[in-house]
Amino acid sequence: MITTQQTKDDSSQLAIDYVNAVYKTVESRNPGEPEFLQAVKRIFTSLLPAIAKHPKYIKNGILERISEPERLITFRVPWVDDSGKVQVNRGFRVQFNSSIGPYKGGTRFHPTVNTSIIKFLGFEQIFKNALTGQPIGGGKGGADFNPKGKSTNEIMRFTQSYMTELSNYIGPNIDIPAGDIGVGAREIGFMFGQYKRMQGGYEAGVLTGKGDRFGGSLARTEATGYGLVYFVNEMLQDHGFSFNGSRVIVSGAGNVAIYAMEKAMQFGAKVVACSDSTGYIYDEKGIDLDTIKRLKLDEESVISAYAAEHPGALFNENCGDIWTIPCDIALPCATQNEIDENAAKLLINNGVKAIAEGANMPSNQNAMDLFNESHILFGPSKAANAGGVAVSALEMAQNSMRLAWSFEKVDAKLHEIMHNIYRESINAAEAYGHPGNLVYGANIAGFIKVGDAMIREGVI
Ligand SMILES: NC(=O)c1ccc[n+]([C@@H]2O[C@H](COP(=O)([O-])OP(=O)(O)OC[C@H]3O[C@@H](n4cnc5c(N)ncnc54)[C@H](O)[C@@H]3O)[C@@H](O)[C@H]2O)c1
Repeated sequence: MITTQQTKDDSSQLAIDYVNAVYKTVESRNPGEPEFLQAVKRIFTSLLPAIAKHPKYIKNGILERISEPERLITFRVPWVDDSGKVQVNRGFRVQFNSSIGPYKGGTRFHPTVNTSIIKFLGFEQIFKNALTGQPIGGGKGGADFNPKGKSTNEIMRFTQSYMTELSNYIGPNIDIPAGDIGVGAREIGFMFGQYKRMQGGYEAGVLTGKGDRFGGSLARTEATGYGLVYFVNEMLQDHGFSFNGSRVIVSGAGNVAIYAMEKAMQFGAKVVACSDSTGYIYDEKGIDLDTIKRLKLDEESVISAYAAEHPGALFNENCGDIWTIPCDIALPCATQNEIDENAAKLLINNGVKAIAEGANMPSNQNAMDLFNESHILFGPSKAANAGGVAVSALEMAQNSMRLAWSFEKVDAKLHEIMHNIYRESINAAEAYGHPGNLVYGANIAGFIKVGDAMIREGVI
């Protein structure tokens, strides 16, 4: 049941009844999908003020339609490992909503991938993509494949098999996948090669996150992490704070985390801790990013190797304990639900000023409620980590024009997009009665763009 603290006049009661009725259907139609239901509940709750103000969304059945994917594809991915044994994984692609543009969203290779995870990510992506102001719909994909410990040849054979089936459903004007956890430039390169071979033509715009020698955009690698820090900078400036001289903790040590640390350091912050799935490191002198980049990007090593090279640094094998370290700014950049109620309490009691989500849905609902009650500045993933997909849309634009922009040009556009996302979210929060609440603001601002387009396009 979805509840709200807002005053219950007739229109808000109508909105509450509508949202609860639709959520009940979503719940009964999607049993055993906790992450998807968590995301739907969270977004529906924050849309109540918009539904109450604009009954057209009820009349046109927008929530019923927006919470049901346009298409969900699952498929067998057979491949042969280095010992000659046949392996089978399950591939997924959810094409959630194409009302404002072709489906767009990343690809996750991780053993935990299932329908629930893919649908939660795809659902969130609809609103995030709309927030960027770029013409892109929402999608997501992946496979329950574990790239850890696999040889490059195994990764290539798996990825080629995945693309062989996926190629039936994607295209530069249909659905444009990109990377996510476990899928970086190497995997995108293999996917692009296989797609090109099967199509018999060069369609650079079918995937984003490509290498810069074959249609990739400069600054795409850095975009999510840099964009996160640009967004947090807007939040901080609005409240008289700044990165300069602040203590920052970043969870994860992957693509998002590394470039968030880099930009935060450029803005004068001291990053004292980061983590991977094997533990976290704490370096009171400030993390040496060159070491992290070498260990994680070149050597595929584990985070404990940092402590072996930097004697002043401490390693702890419980990655969740990273939130016990006092900080001014916390940037969760690893995975979903990594900040629970206890972690949130620790952060608040230790005096954190701002939290912004580089990962998708890293804070659970209880943690978010606590941040809200304690008036901690909170940047939800949908807005804060939208820089990656925004630059992916810029990559698509460059591919269509057969042009390649400079790093500086793309970075400047990213900066402007993150500024706009912040302003749109904060303005929507104010206009719909939740001033300063970026969760409400981001969800409502994204929803209105998609909902209005769905109404104009008719019942499809
Ligand atoms: N890459 C992008 O452009 C992008 C864009 C938007 C959102 N995201 C989201 O950001 C998150 C990270 O993505 P990425 O691309 O950096 O992936 P990645 O695979 O490059 O890195 C993930 C990192 O998190 C670590 N990790 C995993 N589980 C952990 C845990 N429980 N505790 C601590 N560390 C853990 C891994 O060891 C790794 O260092 C995901 O939620 C992803 O959906 C990524």
